[in-house]
Order: sequence, then structure tokens, then C-alpha cells
Amino acid sequence: MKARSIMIQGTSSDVGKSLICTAFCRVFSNKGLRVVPFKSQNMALNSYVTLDGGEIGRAQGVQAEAARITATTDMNPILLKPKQDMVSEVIVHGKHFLDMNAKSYRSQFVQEAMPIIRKSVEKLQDEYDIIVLEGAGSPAEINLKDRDIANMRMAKLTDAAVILVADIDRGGVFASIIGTLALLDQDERDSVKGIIINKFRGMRELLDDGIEWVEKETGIPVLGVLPYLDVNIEAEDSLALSSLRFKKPKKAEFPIDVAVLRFPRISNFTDVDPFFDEPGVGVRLVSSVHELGNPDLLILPGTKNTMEDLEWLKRMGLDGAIDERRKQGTMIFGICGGFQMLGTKLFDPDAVEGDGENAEGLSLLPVETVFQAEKKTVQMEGVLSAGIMESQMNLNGFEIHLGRTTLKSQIRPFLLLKDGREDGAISNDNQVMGTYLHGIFHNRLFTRLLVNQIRRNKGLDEVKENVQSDSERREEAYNLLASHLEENIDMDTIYQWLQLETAES
Ligand SMILES: NC(=O)CC[C@H](N)C(=O)O
Repeated sequence: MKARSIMIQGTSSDVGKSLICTAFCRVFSNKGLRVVPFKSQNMALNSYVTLDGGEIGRAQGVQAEAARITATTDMNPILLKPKQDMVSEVIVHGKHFLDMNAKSYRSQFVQEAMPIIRKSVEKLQDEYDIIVLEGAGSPAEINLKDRDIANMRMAKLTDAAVILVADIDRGGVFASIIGTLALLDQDERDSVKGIIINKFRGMRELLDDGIEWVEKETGIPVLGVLPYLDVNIEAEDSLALSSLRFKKPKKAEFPIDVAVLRFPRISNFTDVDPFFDEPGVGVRLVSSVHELGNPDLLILPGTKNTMEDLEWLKRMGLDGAIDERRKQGTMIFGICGGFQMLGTKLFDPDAVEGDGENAEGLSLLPVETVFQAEKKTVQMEGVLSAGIMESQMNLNGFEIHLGRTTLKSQIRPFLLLKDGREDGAISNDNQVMGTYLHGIFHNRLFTRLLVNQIRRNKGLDEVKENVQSDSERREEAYNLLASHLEENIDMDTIYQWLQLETAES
């Protein structure tokens, strides 16, 4: 039998679609159903690498995990990664396809995209009981509608029951629901079977009149109101950066101050998430010398465009400031693009990152990077090289990069990878280090060792609390999210639409 479909669309971006899809995946999976997430086209700089080395949106990887299945590129057949203003890398079925400007993407590629998407959908329809589809942005962008391949076109293709999610936290929730529905065609409006109001923080009684009004006005049931939930699940893209719970260190509360550079093209920023869970650690995003302060640890995260973001960093005067902090004892850690910047020279002979100009790096590590056209995307494992913390410690993560980096003088690599390559580098005084491995800090024991090393350097006691493994934490978060959904949403109605029996019936 062909899978049934439910689709989560939003009144705008960042209303919480991804998390709600994640919750549905876990709820259906708990019922013993074979459920799969799907988003036809994702525009995001947070990626996930599948087992076979394909690159998809991070959210679909996470949703697959909540659904208790292995992520594949069919779950997000098209991924757009903005690399310059108006230019995105187009990834098809997990592999680099081409770089395209927005205009030609819309005028040429959209036609090519539909067959690619259809093929993936059909495959999932054959293999699963339920598809949880995620829309993109809002379905009511009338200027883009004929080229919108992520919203109503997908609902039609899969005959999905659409749930419209509105965000009450930002205000204007009634207008956004009514306005979105008003801008849909009749058949599209008919496919909207329910409404969810998300991120509610107020008193429920005060909302009841409003809900009644919406139901009367639209004829569509409000399936529930989801209270705001601070759940530890990775964000889909950089829009979430502004709402992330970045903790501002006050000396007593957070004795360890971690600063993360907020590059304009920051990618896989969820890499730093584990620091939020470390006792005594405050995490800040920094984009100027003024904000930099005197952190104990400075993280240069990944970036879609190392060359442009390095230029930005220099323009902001951050190069000199970072140099000073290094002399004052700040520990500096670069991941992927951030690691490349820590080197001495960056070469881009084929203009794959920028316009082909070469650049001087921050020269904090004697390494050089050459950007190549062929992209490396792979899940990887390695061990810390000798003498770094507890050497021989096993670490896993994933690589997504064009750059190839070589060590220039007597310097140790950071990791010895299981495929025989060496990765990253660490300065002889252990103060500056870099790696290509995204997800490095999700090796929670490693992160604890790093934090404890900083604590020791500052004369503080080590944190002794047990380290909970990352997979345990994620499981907890998926279960929390699922019970949040079940407690607040009328699931019976949804099971009826899908013509599925509930456990109780
Ligand atoms: N993921 C990253 O940080 C990528 C770094 C750089 N843009 C590269 O492709 O090599």
C-alpha cells in the first residue's frame, strides 16, 4: 500500500516546522508505524552526512533518527546552500550538482527538479506507512508561487493532509493564519486540515476565545496549542541563531566563557551545542572586537565560504584581536572552515570559493589549504593523536569540505583517521587546534576533557559530574518532544485523517 502523508507547513519561516516534524516522526514510530521524513528542497547551511556520504539538510537527518531509521538522500533530494549573495550551491541526491544564481535556479532548474523529487517521493511511498513532509517558508509567497516546489505542490503530489503551523511568540498569529489561508487557491485551502499554534508562553484561558474565532472564521480545526519548549534538538538553519539560548557569562554563574565567531556564512553551527550542557560554561556568539572580550575558549566554526568570511574577519579587525587573545592564553579551536583560517595560506586556484584570489590566513597554525572542485562529504572516525589530552580516545563526526589542508612544519595532526589520513593540527603548546571533523564536540567525553583542561588552567576544580552520551541525550529529547506533542495536540483526529487505528481503538 502507498504511504499516507501528513505535511507541516508554516505561516512563515522559523515557526517550528522542523521540530514538529521531528515530534510526529517519533510519535508515529512509537506506535509501531514505519514513518519517514521528507523535505523536497531545503535551503540551509546546517548539513547532515548520510552513511553513504550524501549531504542533506540537518533537520531531515535528525528527523530520520527520531523516526528510528537510517537517513538517506531521498528524504531531502535537493539542498541549496547559499555561498554568496544570490548564489547557492545546488546539491542533488546528496552530491554537488552545480552553483547557480537565484534567477537561473528559478527559471531553469525548477523544471528539472520536479522529476528528481517525484522519484524520491515514490520510493518512500513504497517503503513506508507514513511520510511526514515538511514545507519551506510559507506557502503563500504569491510572487514565487509558480516556482514553489516545497509546499503545496508537494501536498498535491502526495495527497497530504496539511497542518498549518503559526508562531504566537512573535505576535500577529491570527492575521498570519487568516492571511496565509486567504492567499491560497481554493483546492490548496481545502488541503489544510488543521492548524497548530506553536511557541505559546501565556495563559491558556486567555487564548480560548481567539481559537474559537479562528475555527469559526476558517472552518478548520485548531488541533492544539503547543507551549514553548526549550528542547535540545539541533536547529535547521541560521534563522534559529537569533533565538538560541546563548548564555551570557556572568562571572560567578559561568566561570568558563566560550565565544563562537558568527561568520556571515556560518555552517553547521550546531557543532557547538554540547557546550550548552556543560556545567559552568557560558556560550556567546561574537561578531566584533568589542564583543570578543576575553574568552577562555574561542571557536571558529565552519563556514560555507572560508575566503569571504576570512575577509570579513579581517575587515572587522578580528585578526589582530584573535592574535592578542592567543598571546594572553585564550584557547583557540577551528572547525573545518575555521580550521582553514587558522593556517598561513589559502589557495583557490579554480575559484570554487570566491573569485580565485589567494589569501593569508591567521597564521596560528603552520598549515596551508588548497580549495578543490571535488567536495568531500563523509562520516568519519579517528583517534586523538599522541599527547593530546587522553590520546587514543575515539572520536567520530563528519566532513563536508572542498579544501585540502597540509601540515607545513613540525606540528602534530589532531586526529589519526580510520581511513589512514591525518586530520587537523595542534600547536606545540596545545593552545591552538583545528580539525575538519564537524560534530567533534558531540563526543561529550572529549568536550568534558577540554572544559576540564581550561578549568585546571584557571585553577578551578574539575567538573566531576557524569557525562551523558550524545545518543542518550538525543533519545531523551525526541521522547520529550513526542510527549509534548501528544499531550497538546488532538492526535485522534490526525489518526482519523490518516485512516490509522490508534493504539486505544
Ligand atoms: N564545512 C566547512 O566549514 C567548509 C569549509 C570550506 N568552505 C570548504 O568547503 O572547504
